[in-house]
Amino acid sequence: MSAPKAPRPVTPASILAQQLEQLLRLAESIPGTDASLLSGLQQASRLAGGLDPYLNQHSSPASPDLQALEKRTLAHDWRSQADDPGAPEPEMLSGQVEGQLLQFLVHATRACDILEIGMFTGYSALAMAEALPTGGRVVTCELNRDVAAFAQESFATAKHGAKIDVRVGPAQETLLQLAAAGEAFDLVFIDADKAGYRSYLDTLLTHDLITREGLICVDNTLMQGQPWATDQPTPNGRAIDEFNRAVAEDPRVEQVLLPVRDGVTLIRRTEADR
Ligand SMILES: C[S@@+](CC[C@H](N)C(=O)[O-])C[C@H]1O[C@@H](n2cnc3c(N)ncnc32)[C@H](O)[C@@H]1O
Repeated sequence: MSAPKAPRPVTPASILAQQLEQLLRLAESIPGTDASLLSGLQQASRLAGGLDPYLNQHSSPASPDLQALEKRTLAHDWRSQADDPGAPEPEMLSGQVEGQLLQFLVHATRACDILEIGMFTGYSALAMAEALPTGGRVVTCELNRDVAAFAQESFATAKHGAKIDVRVGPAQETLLQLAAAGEAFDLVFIDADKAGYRSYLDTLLTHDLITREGLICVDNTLMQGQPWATDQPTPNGRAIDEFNRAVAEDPRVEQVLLPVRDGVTLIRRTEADR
């Protein structure tokens, strides 16, 4: 059996870096390529390719538990499920910089009750749990039973794993169950199926699953640059473009789209909607 594939670039910056690197190699292979074109491509490739390493080096390191969870996720062979739609792949894991951002958001909002929609192997859930005070909790939704079991093995040995409550099943059903139980959350991280984003946001707002002052954080809102850089977006690219437009036109909320990793949108209710 061959070794698992190396992670592929999945953010606008890393895709740009890869494309510039390929263009540079091509230009270098053509005899007589203009020296100023080569040096311009070298500089552009260095600028794009150095960004993510620089961000990693100058952000606080992840905890030993998070580093172990990431290592375990990358070492696992996910190919047995590769034919399933929405199959798990290591590139789903958010990682150090986004994990730090989430931890800052937990601290800044003084959140105690957090909801996550889309857990995968639990990196972002554990990152947020680590930033919670004693008594705080992360309720996290995951559709894939195997992935949920994998995450729970990591939580069982992690210092803050006991703060995490995993709900296996379609997130929309879990949201309605939580609403029926009168639950409300200070911070919500949406990172599941992209086609579901619009209904997740709507359910959070209409069922008051997000508190009046609560913060909603949505991942992959740049979707590899597809909303603006391709004429043939994938279904995920189309779903994110539609989601971003819907959020921008929704009078109930205000938002900012940050170019962190594959795009992170922060959303809160407008003053009038609180
Ligand atoms: C991008 S991954 C989450 C990554 C994770 N937040 C992290 O930072 O490591 C998306 C996850 O959402 C799950 N998912 C997809 N559709 C779902 C649904 N309808 N309900 C719940 N989870 C879903 C997938 O199985 C996958 O594990």
